[in-house]
Amino acid sequence: MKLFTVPQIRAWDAYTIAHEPISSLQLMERASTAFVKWFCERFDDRCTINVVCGMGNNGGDGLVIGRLLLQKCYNVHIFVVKHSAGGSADFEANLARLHPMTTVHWITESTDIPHFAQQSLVIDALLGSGLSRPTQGFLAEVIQKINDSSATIIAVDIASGLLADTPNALSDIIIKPDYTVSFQCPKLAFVQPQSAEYVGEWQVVDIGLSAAYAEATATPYFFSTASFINDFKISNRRKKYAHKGSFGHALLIGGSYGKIGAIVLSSKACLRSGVGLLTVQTPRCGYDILQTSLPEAMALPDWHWMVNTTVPNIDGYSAVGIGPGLGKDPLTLQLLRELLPKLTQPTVFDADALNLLSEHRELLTLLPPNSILTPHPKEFQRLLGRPWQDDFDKLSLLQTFAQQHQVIVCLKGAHTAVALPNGTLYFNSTGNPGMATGGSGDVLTGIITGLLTQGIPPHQAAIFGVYQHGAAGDRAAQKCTQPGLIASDIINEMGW
Ligand SMILES: NC(=O)C1=CN([C@@H]2O[C@H](COP(=O)(O)OP(=O)(O)OC[C@H]3O[C@@H](n4cnc5c(N)ncnc54)[C@H](O)[C@@H]3O)[C@@H](O)[C@H]2O)[C@@H](O)CC1
Ligand SMILES: [K+]
Repeated sequence: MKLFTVPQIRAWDAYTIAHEPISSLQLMERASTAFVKWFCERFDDRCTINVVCGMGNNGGDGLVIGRLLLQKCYNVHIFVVKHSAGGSADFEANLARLHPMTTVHWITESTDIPHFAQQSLVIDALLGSGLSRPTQGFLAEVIQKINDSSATIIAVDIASGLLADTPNALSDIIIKPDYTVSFQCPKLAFVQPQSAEYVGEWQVVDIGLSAAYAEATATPYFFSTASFINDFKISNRRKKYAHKGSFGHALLIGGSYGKIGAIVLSSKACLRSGVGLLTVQTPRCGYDILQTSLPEAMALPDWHWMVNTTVPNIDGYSAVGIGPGLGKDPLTLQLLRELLPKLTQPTVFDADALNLLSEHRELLTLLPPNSILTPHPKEFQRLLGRPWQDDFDKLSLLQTFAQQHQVIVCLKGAHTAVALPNGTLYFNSTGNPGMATGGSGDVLTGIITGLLTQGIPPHQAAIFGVYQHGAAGDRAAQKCTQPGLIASDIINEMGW
């Protein structure tokens, strides 16, 4: 799914109205109907609902939502904050439609702001994607009062006060919703850690905007949903006469004294991703551990007891993964230095392989094109050699880094962002906070290396691997709960 900016969404809206038999008023009705459908599936008519509207089209949505819920016999109170002299045309039209049904409570000064009771629901339709300046005055007071209440808050399209495509100032006063129900496509802010408290649990509802516009309009941002991933047509079917040679031979390099578990986890995940053969190079101290815990893998013990030092002969391997548990010993650095120019197969760099690259930046120029780097934010910051100002700055640095080095970077975290060498960014839709546990990243390295080994092109291996890693984590969390989840559970739930 493509992610669009606010100006693009506005143009999408206008395109749909111009090319399809639908008016903007009908589109508002459709959007609000989709919201109400979502709402009624979760909340029954015993709750008290306060719909708090502004005077733009977001407020117009609020008025329609209020009307539709009244028609369904919900207990609805509608408030309008008078923040401008007149409302948008669709707001005014829907205000007129409401009049016979109920009384609208106008908020024109601070004393009009109601108390939002603990058990009640607040539907936030104050401001949407038309936000053009920070919220101030009694509009900001209303937001503050809603946030201070213990009511359940549901934002229509986007939390009032939240900027969709650019960072907010720290001082901005923004709704902190429990849920956001957004129209047609997620906003960029929804996948940024710094906006988390202004988004809550979010869901996109389809309002039938023109498919032709979405197809024809370019964007560097994508959201990897199940249907998007299915388009890669990565099959789990195996041909009847297939043999282990049909699925490639992976080489994983990692582990050091005290961190052999990391490479074992990677290796297990790599095998479960479907590779034909796997060879694992570890220091000698890892030999027994690996052979015992994973008899399916072949072991290539280093002469060194504690760390990896020997450059393996990489001929014959379909793909390489290096980093989990690797350590940063000077002899390991030497290994990396000698290995890099020899790599002709697709390679994943993770963990200490990335840290070594950060500390010896001249090595970055030796990365083969389309190499896959899987840093967490701290590792990425080390690779950059500088911090970022905010999440949007981080995204642009990520795009630039991938373009500059012609590599694929999977920046791990909630909604892991995969940056391609052409500057496009794919935000992942799967995964959960239970996966914030030691070893999760090692599993990802194993999965992506495994996919590369089977001949999946690097950009697909990265996006698909990240998606499947998260999906396995979601299945694991169902069984073990999020706090109870450990990295091995992700491996146990793998399969696509
Ligand atoms: N695809 C679409 O674009 C659709 C949009 N719809 C709704 O329309 C919304 C966008 O509507 P609008 O463009 O009218 O924008 P808003 O409803 O966000 O409001 C914009 C109005 O508020 C004023 N304003 C902006 N920031 C303010 C602030 N900080 N304090 C006080 N006033 C402020 C503006 O000057 C403008 O008059 C969407 O979020 C969505 O809810 C839906 O009705 C249907 C489809
Ligand atoms: K809103």
